Amino acid sequence: MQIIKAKNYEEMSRLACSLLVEHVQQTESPVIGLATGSTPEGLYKCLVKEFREGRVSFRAVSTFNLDEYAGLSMEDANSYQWYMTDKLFAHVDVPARQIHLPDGMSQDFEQECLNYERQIQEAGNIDIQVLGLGLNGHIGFNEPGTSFLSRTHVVDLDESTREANARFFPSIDEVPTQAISMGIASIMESKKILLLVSGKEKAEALYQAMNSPVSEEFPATILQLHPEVTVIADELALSKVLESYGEDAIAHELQVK
Ligand SMILES: N[C@@H]1[C@@H](O)[C@H](O)[C@@H](COP(=O)(O)O)O[C@@H]1O
Repeated sequence: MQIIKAKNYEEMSRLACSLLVEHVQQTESPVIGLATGSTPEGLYKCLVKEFREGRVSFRAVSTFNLDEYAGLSMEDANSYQWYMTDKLFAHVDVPARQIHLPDGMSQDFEQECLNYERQIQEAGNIDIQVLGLGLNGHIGFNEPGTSFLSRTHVVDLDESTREANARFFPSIDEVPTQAISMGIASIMESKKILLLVSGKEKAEALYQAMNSPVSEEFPATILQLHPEVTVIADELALSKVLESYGEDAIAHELQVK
């Protein structure tokens, strides 16, 4: 696990952005896994800027998002489809046919999950999967207790996750109770993982992800077993790791462009 310390949220976003841009520039058919939530918003802003200023094209890129709420259509401003269109897809040149999110309005969730897995495999698997970190250690929407063998599946959202995401909805009652999420095994098949973490409130979760025994009770601990994980986190998110291990735990070689 390579850990890169960013000064703040903006630097975390720029570092993640330059890693992805470099990969897209150097790869014939890049396959990128994308996440939602507050954490990657700065990354998407930066990708849009890079595109507008002519430094990168997404024409050859395929994208797969981690998850989608069950029961929200793409016209719903709280769906992840909407989020992605609003934050990234509408502003860059990625072709619509190369964009993939689970369909939260599917009439047959089981089939939808199988199709999603098949599409990822047909694309040759994900080159770089962007991940955020839930306060309870969830990755995608894989809540504590999710099997490490899980593939794309329907999940019941934890109350704590619904509460954490309620800020995006008019009230907590409107936060869906279920979602479709790539499973832990699906995420672990990505060739590289880019975990982004920002803010003091994530410091404990990041510390646990990196140091607690690998356990389904804290899903992000599985990342300790992935051969190519880069964590880009800001100083606040790294505060507990730094307290325990000092600066030696941190890599410095990545420069912001
Ligand atoms: N399904 C998403 C995750 O993919 C995201 O990583 C996580 C953290 O969100 P945030 O970045 O807003 O803290 O919560 C949500 O529930």
